[in-house]
Amino acid sequence: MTKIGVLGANGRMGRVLIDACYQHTDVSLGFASVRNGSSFVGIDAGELAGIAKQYIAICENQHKPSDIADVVIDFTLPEALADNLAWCVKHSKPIVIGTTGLDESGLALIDEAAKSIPIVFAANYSVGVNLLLSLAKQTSAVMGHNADIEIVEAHHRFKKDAPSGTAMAIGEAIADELGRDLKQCAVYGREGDTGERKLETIGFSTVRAGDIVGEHTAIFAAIGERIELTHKASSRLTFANGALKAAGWLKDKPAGLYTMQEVLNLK
Ligand SMILES: NC(=O)C1=CN([C@@H]2O[C@H](COP(=O)(O)OP(=O)(O)OC[C@H]3O[C@@H](n4cnc5c(N)ncnc54)[C@H](OP(=O)(O)O)[C@@H]3O)[C@@H](O)[C@H]2O)C=CC1
Ligand SMILES: O=C(O)C1=N[C@H](C(=O)O)C[C@H](O)C1
Repeated sequence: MTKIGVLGANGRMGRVLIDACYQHTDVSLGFASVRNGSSFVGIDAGELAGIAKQYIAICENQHKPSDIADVVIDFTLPEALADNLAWCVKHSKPIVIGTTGLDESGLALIDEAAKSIPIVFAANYSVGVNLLLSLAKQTSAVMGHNADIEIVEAHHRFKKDAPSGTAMAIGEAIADELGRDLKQCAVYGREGDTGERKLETIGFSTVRAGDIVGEHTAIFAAIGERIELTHKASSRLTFANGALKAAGWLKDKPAGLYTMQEVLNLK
């Protein structure tokens, strides 16, 4: 049994993570915390998640217990990362991180923390997207050098970062396979007199609309044929279930930085 501490419990993912904790027999909810001073402090975690009362009161981040959860799960926003990591390092807690939109300094914080605690960090915890990462690499190896590569992603209107972390991860996987530097070859959206497309570029397009949970397509278009690899998430439970799987896997691992592909044995 793995006891889970959910950070950002009132967020879209936080609520679904609480719900998911009660759908599995190998995990249980240890605590669920929210921002200091939040109006959600003290209410029941189950009621916050829209399920039955669970008799676990939502706690303030600064008062979260250090002796209850085996693994902490963080799907919040980049500005919360430093405090969350510092707490996990201080209390030797493994952490599963799903937050996207991190800049170089956020990624450096994760690298540094992984010297003392085990961390899984992935832009997408669904099984399907992690399989898609492998398929994108395989497709790149066979036809990537002769194809125009475009990545299209669509998400709900509330999403704050773009392109999505998953789109960037797909781009990184493809660029890595083709020996390209994504920072050099990425093109983000197009407008005006762009000139003809350069073969070595990898294009990114973003849609933000309604309640789309998360959709990603990697297009490999040559002259005469094209392959499109598409994943569509229809429920946030798919991310939550993956994160809980990662938590169970991580619990007894040594310090280090791990990927969801490793959790799923896809690498
Ligand atoms: N890796 C994956 O598989 C997935 C990743 N994500 C990523 O997870 C993240 C969260 O997504 P989502 O749940 O939709 O977002 P929400 O905006 O619904 O939730 C964000 C949560 O983070 C909290 N938070 C933000 N800033 C702070 C802070 N400085 N201190 C403490 N708490 C803070 C918010 O609290 P408050 O409400 O008080 O501001 C809220 O509870 C995003 O980066 C998203 O891209 C999402 C789905 C899947
Ligand atoms: O913000 C979201 O919702 C999601 N974010 C992740 C990302 O940026 O890739 C994963 C998923 O697609 C949902």
